Amino acid sequence: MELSDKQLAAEKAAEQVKDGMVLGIGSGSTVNYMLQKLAERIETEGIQIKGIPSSKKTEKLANELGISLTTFAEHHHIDLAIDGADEIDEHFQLAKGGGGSLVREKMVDSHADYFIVIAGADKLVKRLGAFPLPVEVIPFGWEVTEKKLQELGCQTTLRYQEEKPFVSDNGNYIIDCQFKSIEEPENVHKEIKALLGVVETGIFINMVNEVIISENGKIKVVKP
Ligand SMILES: O=C[C@H](O)[C@H](O)[C@H](O)COP(=O)(O)O
Repeated sequence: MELSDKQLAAEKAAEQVKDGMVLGIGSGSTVNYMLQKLAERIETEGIQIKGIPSSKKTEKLANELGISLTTFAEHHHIDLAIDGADEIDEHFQLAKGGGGSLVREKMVDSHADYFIVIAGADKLVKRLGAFPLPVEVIPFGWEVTEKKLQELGCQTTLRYQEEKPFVSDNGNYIIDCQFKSIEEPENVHKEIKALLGVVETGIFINMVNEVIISENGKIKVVKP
């Protein structure tokens, strides 16, 4: 069976995990492939790692695959983080949170010595913004937070799941913000983050050390 591009990128990243590492584990379908490959390596090569998962879904899959997990309470330091993305722009800035895990992902990815992003080439964009930007907000007064977001020039949608507002692992809501395009991601992030009620945005600025991209079966490793 031919492997998909995201699977190829994910497997390549799994090869970079070294014995004894504390690994930050992102979330999403691409990361799930990385976890499967990592579980294989643990089984066949006997490497030992401890993972800090960035979502309950990742935690569940890691447990099912027998990958040892730890927490920030035990380890204040992450050697390597591997995560997917919804968009990667030409300056290596990211939009994340399509699966609603952006807050924990940002915690995990930003506390790593080295952060690798894995994706198929379909995630590469010139500018962020075609993918509606996820913003995590506290449920209390989300309606007024949404108004403030709209005043920044985007169309907003409260994320739903099974006919109820989607609730993040932190007990919050996600408002997806459709901008025409995001010219200056850092400024947009700062403006949104300054709003009362906002917990975090899905814009990840200046965090990436390496991107592993696969396009039509060909893997490319790019560094900022
Ligand atoms: O909240 C979810 C994350 O930011 C994911 O890493 C992102 O949505 C990419 O997911 P996937 O690998 O499924 O495309």
